[in-house]
Order: sequence, then structure tokens, then C-alpha cells
Amino acid sequence: ENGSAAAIPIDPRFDIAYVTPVTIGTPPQTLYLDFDTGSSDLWVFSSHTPESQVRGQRIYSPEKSSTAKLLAGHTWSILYGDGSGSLGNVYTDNFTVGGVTVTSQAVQTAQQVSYSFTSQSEIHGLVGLGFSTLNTVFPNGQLTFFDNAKSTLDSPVFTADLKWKKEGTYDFGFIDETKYTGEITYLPVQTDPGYWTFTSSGYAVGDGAFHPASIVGIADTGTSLTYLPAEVVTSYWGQVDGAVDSDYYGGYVFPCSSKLPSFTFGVGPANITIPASYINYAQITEGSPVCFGGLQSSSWLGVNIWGDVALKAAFVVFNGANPPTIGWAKK
Ligand SMILES: O=C(Cc1ccccc1)Nn1cnc2ccccc21
Repeated sequence: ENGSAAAIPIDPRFDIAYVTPVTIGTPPQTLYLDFDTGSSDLWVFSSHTPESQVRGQRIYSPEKSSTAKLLAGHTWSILYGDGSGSLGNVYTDNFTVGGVTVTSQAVQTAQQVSYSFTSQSEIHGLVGLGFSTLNTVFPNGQLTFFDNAKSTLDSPVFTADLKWKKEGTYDFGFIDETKYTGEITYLPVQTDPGYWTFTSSGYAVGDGAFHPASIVGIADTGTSLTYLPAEVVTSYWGQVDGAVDSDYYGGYVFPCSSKLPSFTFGVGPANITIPASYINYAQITEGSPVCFGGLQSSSWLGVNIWGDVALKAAFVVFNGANPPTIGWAKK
């Protein structure tokens, strides 16, 4: 059975993250979760999360679900690249998103969450859509929702149609031709260690010359911004008067009044252009004349990340066939 679900920005001012409604258990408990191709744990705020760490989030209570089963002796603990993290124990239960149901999905219940999760009341947990090799459940790693659902889908794919400051969609099992223009360019995916890793064929700043290059990076719906090699972001921000890479603000900032160039990245023989407006990410604080860039250096990360700033400029196909591929189309 195929499905389609909304990807809703959690903040109307800028696209920090997107959440998608899911139901867990019997009777169904509805939570809004961050679908994240950059990790592979499905975890939720729960009745096991200390009240001091819950601030407005909806919680999953397995004890109120007649279909919940404790996965005895299993625990999990995850640390994300931005330093946030969570840990807890594991149940299996019915899990439905956009009409696609997995009857025995591993649902990781949080017994601890870091402050950055406590502080974001609109995110009630995560659904990892990376490869299941990254799952942190011990002693037996669990399968992602997509890996469990794959065999019931018409096609082993899901697509991301994220939008700038608007609601987009995740589709499961089919490719909606009305959501993109032209052709989809498919690229090989490196599945080790478990991210959707692909190689971009280069970049251009604004209307400037295209620079052929091999930029290996991950397509990560769980990361807000896009982090690329220093030489790429330096040539981009070099075109913006007053832009500086600020230690104080932790990245490239620029005068909000600046006219930014667009940014184009190669996908095989094709390319995707990120409009300047997506790269004018946000004012440092409400009303500030200083703005934070959506394109940042990856040099301190050790990995290039095509986050939401890039993904929302395209229609992206995550093809879970063997071998997996990733498809990019304009829209
Ligand atoms: O952890 C990262 C990569 C990152 C972002 C920003 C700075 C350094 C590294 N993204 N991510 C992917 N899924 C996530 C889930 C929660 C938090 C971050 C998440």
C-alpha cells in the first residue's frame, strides 16, 4: 500500500525542521515526527521521558497501546552531529504514516533527551530514513520504517518534496510525476556507513561559470542548512559584500539587505539551483540587520551535508532498490 504525508515546517519564519504526522499503537496515538534521512533510529518522546525533559511535546504511552510489546533487554543511545542526543528502551507496535502501516515497527522510547530536543516542542521524535546499518539499538539493530514497509510498497522508494516556508510532502512507494519538471537524474549511492551518500558533479555561484568538481556528501532531511567544502562556500560568500565567516555567530553571516546570488550544484549532467532566498536563512535574532547564511562550511564537520536548504530546491527520490540510487529533479 503506497502513502503520502505532509512535511510541515515547525516554524513559520524559517525552515529549521519539518514534521510529519504519524500514528502509533492501538488505539492510535498521533505524534508529529521529524523524518530524517541522516539517521536510522525511530524514537519518540514517551511516558518514560522525565517530565523535566518534556516541554509541550506529545508523548507515546506504550502502556496505553494494546498492541505494544516491550523488546526485552534492548536499549538505544544516539548522538547527532550537532551534539544533541537521546537514549532509552524499545517497544514494537503498529506504526502508520500517510496510510502506510508497519505492524511490528521498533519504536524507541526516550528515557533521556538532550536540551535541544526538550526546547523544540513541535518535534515529538524522529523517524530515521537512513540505512538500517546505522540503527543504534543494542544488542540487535532494528529496521527503519522504510525497510519494514518496502515490501508492501508498489516500488521500494520514497520521495521528498520539501518546500520553502510551506508544507511539502513525503511520498512512499511511488513517484508523483506532477511534483517535478523535466527528467529525474539518478546517481549511485554509497551506503557505507549508512547515509544517502552521493557525489555532486560541481557548482556555480549565481550566473557564474560552472566549476566541475566531485563533492561527496549526504542528502540529509534532518539537517536544516547545507554544509559544503570551504573553497566552495568561500567563493559563494566572496560575492556578497559584508559577508564574513564569524566565530562569534558560528558561521557565515551577512547584511540582511544584501542581494545574494543563487547557488547551483551539479547532479550528473544536470543541475539544481538553490534560489538566493533559501540561502538568506534567518536574521540572527528578530529584527537584527545581521543574517545567517543557509550555505556554511563543512570543514569542521568532516562530511558535506546537503540539508534542507538544498533539498527543498529539488524533488528527491530515495530509491531503496538494490543497489540504491538517489534521484534529483527540478520542480
Ligand atoms: O547532526 C546533523 C549534522 C549536523 C548538523 C549541524 C551541525 C553539525 C552536524 N544533522 N542531523 C541529522 N539528523 C539529526 C537529528 C537531530 C539533530 C541533528 C541531526
